[in-house]
Amino acid sequence: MSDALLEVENLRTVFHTEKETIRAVDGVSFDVQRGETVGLVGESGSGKSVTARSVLGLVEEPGVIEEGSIEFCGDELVGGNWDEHRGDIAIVFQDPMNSLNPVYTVGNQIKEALRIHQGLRGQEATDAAIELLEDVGIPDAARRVSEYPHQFSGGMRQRAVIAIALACDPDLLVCDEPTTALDVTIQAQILELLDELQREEDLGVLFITHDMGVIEETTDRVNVMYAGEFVESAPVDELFDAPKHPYTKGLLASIPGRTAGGDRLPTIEGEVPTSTSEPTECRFAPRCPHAFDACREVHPERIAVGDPDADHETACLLYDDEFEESPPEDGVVADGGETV
Ligand SMILES: Nc1ncnc2c1ncn2[C@@H]1O[C@H](COP(=O)(O)OP(=O)(O)OP(=O)(O)O)[C@@H](O)[C@H]1O
Ligand code: NI
Repeated sequence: MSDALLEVENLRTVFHTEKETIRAVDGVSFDVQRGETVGLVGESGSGKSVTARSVLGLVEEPGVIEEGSIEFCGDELVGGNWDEHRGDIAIVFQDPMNSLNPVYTVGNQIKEALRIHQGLRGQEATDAAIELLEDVGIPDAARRVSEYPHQFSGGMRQRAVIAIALACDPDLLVCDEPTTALDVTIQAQILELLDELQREEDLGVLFITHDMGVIEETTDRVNVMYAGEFVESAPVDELFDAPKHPYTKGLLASIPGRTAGGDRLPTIEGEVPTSTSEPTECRFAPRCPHAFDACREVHPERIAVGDPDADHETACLLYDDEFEESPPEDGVVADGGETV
C-alpha cells in the first residue's frame, strides 16, 4: 500500500439524466501526497469540479460515482465512508459568498467549525477564531471576528473561507478555482497565502483551475483534463518544458507571453464535448490539428512519454508506436492548426 494521502483509482462519476448518461468523470486516476499540490486543469465542462465533488462525497443527484476507488489515508471512501473523514478534507470554492452564511458573523462560522472538528467552545473558540483570521492575513482580526460577510471585501471573504477550512484542521485541501472571482492583485495574495499555509501545515492540495498561468505558479504535478479524462499528467516543470498532448500544447499557447509575436492569443476552436458513451475514439480528435484516421477509431490508452524519471503520461496516438503518424515537431499548436 502506498502512503498517499489521497489515492483515486479509475474514478467514474456519471449523471443519469432523463435523456442520457453524462460521463462527467470517465476513469481518472491520481494521487495526492502530503505536502504536495496536484493541479487539475482544463476548459469549462471538462469535469474538474465533478472530480473535486467526488473526492469530497458531495456529488449531487442525479450524479453517482459509478466505478472506481477513492482512498483517503488508506480508507476507502466510495460507498459512504465520508462522514468519518469530514473535516480531514476541506474545500475552498470559487465564490466565497456561496460558502459563507450571510446571517452569521464570520467569527461564529469559524467557531462552528472549531466546535465540530476540534471540540473548542466559548472563549477558547473565540481566541482560536481570531488567531485563524490573523493566520490568513485579516488585519484587526479581534474586531473583524464579529463582523458579517457583507462587511468583508471579496479578497477578505476568501481569506475567511480559508480560515473556516483550516478550522477543520484538514490534511487535504481541495481548491476549486479559489481565485477566479478575484482581481489579479488579490488573486496573487490568496495564492501566496495558500502556498504558505500548505508549507506550514504540510497539507496535500488538489488545486483546480482553467488557468495554466496559475498552474505553473502553484502546483507540483499537473493533470490535464478533457471531456472527463486525463489526457496528460506530469510534474509541472516537465509539462511546461515538454508538453506532449496537442490539447496541453493548446492550453499552454493561450498563456499570455508564451507565444512568439502577434497580440492575439491562439485558442483552440470549439468546445469540450459532453461525453455520453464509452469512448471508442479520441475525444479531442474533432478539435485536434494533428488527428489522423486512427484517432477517430481507437480510444488512446495512457502511455509513458518524455523524461523516463518524470512519471509523464499522455493518452495520444501520436506517441504510440503502433500507429503511423509521428509526433509533431517541437512547437505549439495554434489557432487553425498551424504550428507556431
Ligand atoms: N448536476 C448535473 N447534472 C447533469 N450534468 C452535470 C451536472 N453537473 C455537472 N454535469 C456535467 O458534468 C460536466 C463537467 O462539469 P464540471 O462542473 O465538472 O466542469 P468543470 O471542468 O468544473 O468546468 P468549469 O471550469 O466550468 O467549472 C458538465 O459539462 C456537465 O455535462
Ligand atoms: Ni468547475
